[in-house]
Formats: sequence, structure tokens, C-alpha cells
Amino acid sequence: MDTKYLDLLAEKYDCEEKVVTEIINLEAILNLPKGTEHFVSDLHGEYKAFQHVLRNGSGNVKEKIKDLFKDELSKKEVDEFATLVYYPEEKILLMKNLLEDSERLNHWYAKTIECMIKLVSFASSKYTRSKVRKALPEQFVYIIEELLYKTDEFTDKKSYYTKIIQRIMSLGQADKLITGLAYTIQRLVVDHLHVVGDIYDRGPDPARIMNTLMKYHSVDIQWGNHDILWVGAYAGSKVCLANIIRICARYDNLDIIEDVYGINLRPLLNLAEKYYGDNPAFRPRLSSSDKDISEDEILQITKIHQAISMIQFKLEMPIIQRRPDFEMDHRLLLNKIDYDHKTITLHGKTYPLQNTCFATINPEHPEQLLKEEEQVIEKLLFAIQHSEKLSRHMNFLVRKGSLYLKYNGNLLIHGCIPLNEDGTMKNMTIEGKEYSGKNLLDTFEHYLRYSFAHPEETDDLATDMIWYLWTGENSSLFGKKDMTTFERYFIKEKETHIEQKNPYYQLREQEDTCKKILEEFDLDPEQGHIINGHTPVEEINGENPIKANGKMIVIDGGFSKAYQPKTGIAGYTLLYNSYGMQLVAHKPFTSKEDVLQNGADILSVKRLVDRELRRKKILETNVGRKLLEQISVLNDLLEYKYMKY
Ligand SMILES: O=P(O)(O)OC[C@H]1O[C@](O)(COP(=O)(O)O)[C@@H](O)[C@@H]1O
Ligand SMILES: [Mn+2]
Repeated sequence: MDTKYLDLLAEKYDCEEKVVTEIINLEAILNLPKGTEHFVSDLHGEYKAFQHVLRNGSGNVKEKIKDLFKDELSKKEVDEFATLVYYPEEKILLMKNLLEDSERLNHWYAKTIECMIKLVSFASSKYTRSKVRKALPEQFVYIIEELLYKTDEFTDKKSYYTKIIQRIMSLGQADKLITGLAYTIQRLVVDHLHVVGDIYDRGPDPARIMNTLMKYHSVDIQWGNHDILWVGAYAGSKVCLANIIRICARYDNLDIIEDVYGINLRPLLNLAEKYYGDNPAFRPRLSSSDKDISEDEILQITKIHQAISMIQFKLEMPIIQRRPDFEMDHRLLLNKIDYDHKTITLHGKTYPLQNTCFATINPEHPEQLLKEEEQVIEKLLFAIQHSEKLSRHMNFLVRKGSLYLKYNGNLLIHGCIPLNEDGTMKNMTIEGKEYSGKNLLDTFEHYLRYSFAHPEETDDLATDMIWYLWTGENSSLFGKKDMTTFERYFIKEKETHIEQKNPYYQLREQEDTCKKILEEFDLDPEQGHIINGHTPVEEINGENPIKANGKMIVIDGGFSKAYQPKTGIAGYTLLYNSYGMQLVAHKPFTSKEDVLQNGADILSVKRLVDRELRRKKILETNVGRKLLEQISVLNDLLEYKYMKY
């Protein structure tokens, strides 16, 4: 190794003992059991349901409580204790109201703290002390460590314990300590979180999900098609921008754009008021939480929805025309319309158009934006690129995210690997070069990162490519032939609405296909799995999320409320600990209050995907490999700096 790196490293490890200590520390970690990975996907702005799944670790918290206290606590007590770990602040308040006199309350405090300490100790058994310390509430580290590790046989442990806890209560610190311990437990039961795409769109609170992820102790993201749409908008793609606003309008979520990200929609509203009226095809889809929305507001959103949709359809045209590689000519729709007769001819068949709103279209040049439309989209783009909050979220998304991830032998990808009918990798030509499989995905990711680094370029190939990733046939995120948004707004005949899926979605049922894909990504086909999101698993119709003899696991069960009637459940999550993989199915999340009052936990049917024959150690994981490299460098340092004489 180059000695200048070793010299640099020697600044941190400035004596032999420090190097040796670190080597021993890292080697000890290698022999610990593998940490628990938690996989979630398709959150679609459903912050509250996501919070719940994070707080209960997909059932892992309750599992640990049951394992530890099976002989001591009744089922009801287990539920109550679990609720306390999920929502400590609220549960403590409830208990204070319930146990009015201080003696009963103090008894509850003492018992609760004792149980919590036991649970922390149990949940942290596979971590080093230093890692546990980092997970403890800062202000109580010393006290908790005393309670956790006091093993001196010459002291009367029980009375020492009791004294500390009494003192905590008399100093009025019990609430804070219990709360801190609850969050520590939440953190200890999951070592690492994977978000397999689609944080954004449809639901109300993607920004709060982003805030949560930014604070989370260890996370990576595989981008979903909806996520890159937001990245595209921020990176300068006007058509992506039009799409995100259109989807927000469609789901009555414009306050995400206006209030959360601070983007002024007034110019768009003015344009909308001028050219559009009521239109049943563009009324927002309301959710149950929209009860108090007025007719006036609905009308306003309906107008905005039309204005931005028409801008989107116009903006698509020049991109399709300047990018023959996208092979999307058949998606040039506005020039296939007979504006006098209000019909469109698609694949040789003429369909009447309904609910049209073409007031801003020049039939001779349907792709042309009106001056006003152009000004509106320019202003929106400026605002989006200067939203400080969006900038933070998008930077995090791009930094922590990737199109796919190889992690501990598994392949994590939101959508698909584009395939031909015969199972071979589908080719795409970009600027005269052919790409497929892993190469194609790496190329897509390269363009996305380039575009993100150059927000001032708005019409270049890299920026257009992000839109292609949203809607193109060869996109690993879309995975369908055509996105029929236009048809669904304006054509009654359902045959035009079909979005034909890539053969991948049939072929992934076969073990052989999955193994070939794993090989394409240099993963061991015998050990690895593919973990997918994106397509809601219709459990209601008997669809199995575990496919191809366990090689393929699809975890989109639909956190998205809009999709729950289709799936019949409220999402899947996956846990992968040192004993193997388990799939967890969730029931629809009602509310935090329901959990607190009734112990209603949306959990969860568990299905075993894989069981390890022996416990997996960190040594056999991604992290382990990195630690081995670090140990090797530290050994070099030891030799070079401290043992050379
Ligand atoms: O349900 P909506 O809002 O009409 O959206 C449908 C569109 O969303 C998509 O399904 C993409 O979103 P998903 O990634 O959530 O599937 C498109 O294929 C489709 O055109
Ligand atoms: Mn998706």
C-alpha cells in the first residue's frame, strides 16, 4: 500500500496500542451474528403507516418481548409493553392518567424501567458495547450502562439497582429515561433499513418520510419510478416537473408542492382559471382524510390538474422527436387527434375523445406551449430548483440511493430487469451503443447522476433520460410498454388503458430466470435473492409474494391506500437476520390512537422465506468484507509504522 496513505492513517492511530486495539475490536465484530436488515417498499407518502412499521420493526419488537418475557407477562401485558416501546410519549401520558396516585405510578415506573433495561440488554446481545453506547440516549448513557453491565458479585446488585431507579424517579427523570430506552430498543431491533423505492406520490407525506430517513441510523434507497420523477424535476426536467404536479393534483396533494416545498402555484392557477372549467376526468381522487374539502377547492384543483396535464403532454413531444433512441414515436399523441371531430386514431382504430380540454392547443403545432404556459413552467422550474427543503431531500435521495443494490448476496431493485420474451436481456441502443442487463442499468444511473450534477442543463440527453426512466419501455423502473395516462383521461375504451408489462413479470416466477439475473449481476445464484417492489401483490387474488422457489420476493403489498382494495392488505416487509429471511404481511394501519387505546397492531402474518442452517456472522456480510479490508490496512500500518525496526 502507498505509504502516503499510511502516513495519513497514522495521524488517527498515532501509537501502536491504538492500532492493535482497533484490529482486535474489528476482529471481534466479525464474529458477531449478522445484524437485522429490514426491507420496505412503495411507501407512497404514507408516513403514519411507515412510522408504525419502523417503530415496531415489522413485528420484531414484539417478538423480542415475547421471547424474553414469555413466562412473566400475559398477552395483554405484552401488547401494552410493546405499545409503550412504539409510542413512549403517548403511552406514558395514558398511564399517568390511569394510575392517578403516585404510589401506583412509581410502582409502574420501577417495573417498566426494569423490563426496559432487560429488553435493551436482550436486543443488544449481538452488538459490541461501543455500538450499544451509540444507540443509548446521550444524557442517560452512564446510568443505563450501570444498570446494564453491573455484574460485580460483591455488591448487592438488586439493592444497587433499586437505589438507582428510585433516584431517577425522585429526580423526575423517569419519563425521559423510559422514552429514551424505548427509542433505543426501536433502534437496536433493526440494524439496517433498505427502502426499495417509491417514497413519493399518491400519499400525503413523502417529505416527512424523507425527514425520518435522513435521521435514521443506517439506510439505503433503491430509487422507484416516482422518486426519480422528483429527482428529474429538481435536475431540470420540465416534463418530470409537470408530472409531479399532475400527480399531486390528481391525489389532492398540492399542499406538498406549495406548503411543504414552498413552491408558489399562483401563476399556474391563474393560467388554469383562464382556460379550464370543471371536468369529471380531472377531479381529484379524494381520500377519507379529505372530508372538509370544499366544492370551490375541488374545482380549483380540477382546473390546475388540466392545465398541468396539457403542459405535460405538449412537453413530451419534442423529447420524443429529438430522441429516436427512445423509440417512442407512437406516443406522439396530440398530433394524432382530429380536433374538429374530437377523435384520435391509435393503432389504426379511431376512438372518440371525451372530457377534452384542448383550449390551449394549436392543432397545427400541438406541441407548442402558449407563451403563458412557457412562463408558468419556467417559474415553476426556478422555484423547484431553489426550494431549500427539496434540495436537501433530493440530495439525500441521490446520495443514499441507486438504481439497484447488491447487498449481502441479494439484488435489490424497485422495478425489473428488462427482458425479452425468451428470457434474454433486452437491448437498448443509446447513441449508437447497445446496452442490456447490468450495463444498461449502470448507464441509466450514470445519466441520472450527470443530470443531477448539472441542473442548469434542461434539454440534454441525461435530463431526457430521467423522463425515459419514468415512462420508457426499456426502463428498469417502469417495466411496462406504454404509460397510457392520456388514454385514461380521454378515451372510454378500456383496451387503450392497458399497460403491457415487460416479460420479466411473467418470467420472474421461474427460478431459472432469477438465477440468470443474479449471475448477470455477479451474484451467487444459489445463495442470492432478488428483492422487488413496484407491482402490488394481489394477495386478495391468491398471488404469492414469494416466487421462483424463494429466489424472488416481491414486497409491494401496497402501503398506498389507493391500492389497498386491489391488494387486500397494507404491504409486505421483509426481515433478514442471522437466522434467515421472513416476510411479514401487514393489515391496514388505522391510527396511532387505535394502537394506543386498543393495542391494535397491524401485524402481521409471517412467512418464512429462507432459514440459515447455522447463524450467519458479520464476517459473511458486506460489512464483514469491508471490515476485513480495514483490518488488512491496519496490519499494513502496524508493520510500516510501528514494527519496522
Ligand atoms: O393509479 P394512477 O394514479 O392512475 O397511476 C397509474 C400510473 O402509475 C403507474 O402504475 C406507475 O406507478 P407505480 O410505480 O406505483 O405502479 C403507471 O404505470 C400508471 O400509468
Ligand atoms: Mn413503482
